[in-house]
Amino acid sequence: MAECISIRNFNVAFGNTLVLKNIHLDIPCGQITAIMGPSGCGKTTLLRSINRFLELSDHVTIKGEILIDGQNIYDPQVDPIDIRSKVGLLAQRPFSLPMSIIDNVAYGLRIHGMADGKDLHRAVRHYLEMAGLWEEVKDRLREPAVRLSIGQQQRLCLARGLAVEPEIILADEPTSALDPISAQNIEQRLLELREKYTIVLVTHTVRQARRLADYLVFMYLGEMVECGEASAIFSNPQHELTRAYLHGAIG
Ligand SMILES: Nc1ncnc2c1ncn2[C@@H]1O[C@H](COP(=O)(O)OP(=O)(O)OP(=O)(O)O)[C@@H](O)[C@H]1O
Repeated sequence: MAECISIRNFNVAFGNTLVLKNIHLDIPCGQITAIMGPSGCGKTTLLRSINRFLELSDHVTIKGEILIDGQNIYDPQVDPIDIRSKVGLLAQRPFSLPMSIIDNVAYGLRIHGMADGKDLHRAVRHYLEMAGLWEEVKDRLREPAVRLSIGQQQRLCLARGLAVEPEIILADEPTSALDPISAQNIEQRLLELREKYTIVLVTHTVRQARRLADYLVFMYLGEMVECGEASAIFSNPQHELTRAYLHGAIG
């Protein structure tokens, strides 16, 4: 297994409360890794550690290393802005910028120095197609993004994130605010994107993990209990806590 993200002796505390305890984990490249576990076990905290969003929280103490392509992203010389352009985040709820549909996607392209014109328009179309939204918005690109449905806005956020050309996509329960059809649409996009990206998905639903995950991480009370090939864990979990969670006995 070629690991893309290596987490070593990783601890996080909010104030005096330790919420991630000595996490040691390798996340494989070019696959979907699902992080599962009961509410409050630290899934989002772990996810937000991977793009250094976590340090924006108050009273947080972070110890340990996260290596991406062999580089410790917590090295003092590393600029968090660089990490955040390499590691995109798809949040629970879509956050459309208060501008047009086209400008939402062009935003990142312009930051990267692309001038307005045909190339920019072509690139916007490309990322909207990757996010499965182009056909629905191609005739209304200049309309405010907020007029789109929540499901469409989530795909717009995906397109905006892809436009920055990340290597890794973090998805924090990206379908939890969506209707079933929109949720299915996002799941389909993630399955298509894993060809090209490493995807780390936090999910509450075992069924979603079954549909999407190649690799599985099970957490409990801030600890990483079990990780491995999803098919192996689903058919034969090694730890009693994982088994209980998969059977709905804890949750
Ligand atoms: N900014 C914060 N300040 C203080 N405590 C926090 C903060 N963020 C998270 N926590 C605490 O850290 C623990 C882990 O939270 P986290 O959101 O990572 O869990 P989770 O597994 O993602 O939960 P859920 O499935 O409910 O979203 C919880 O006890 C939570 O209350």
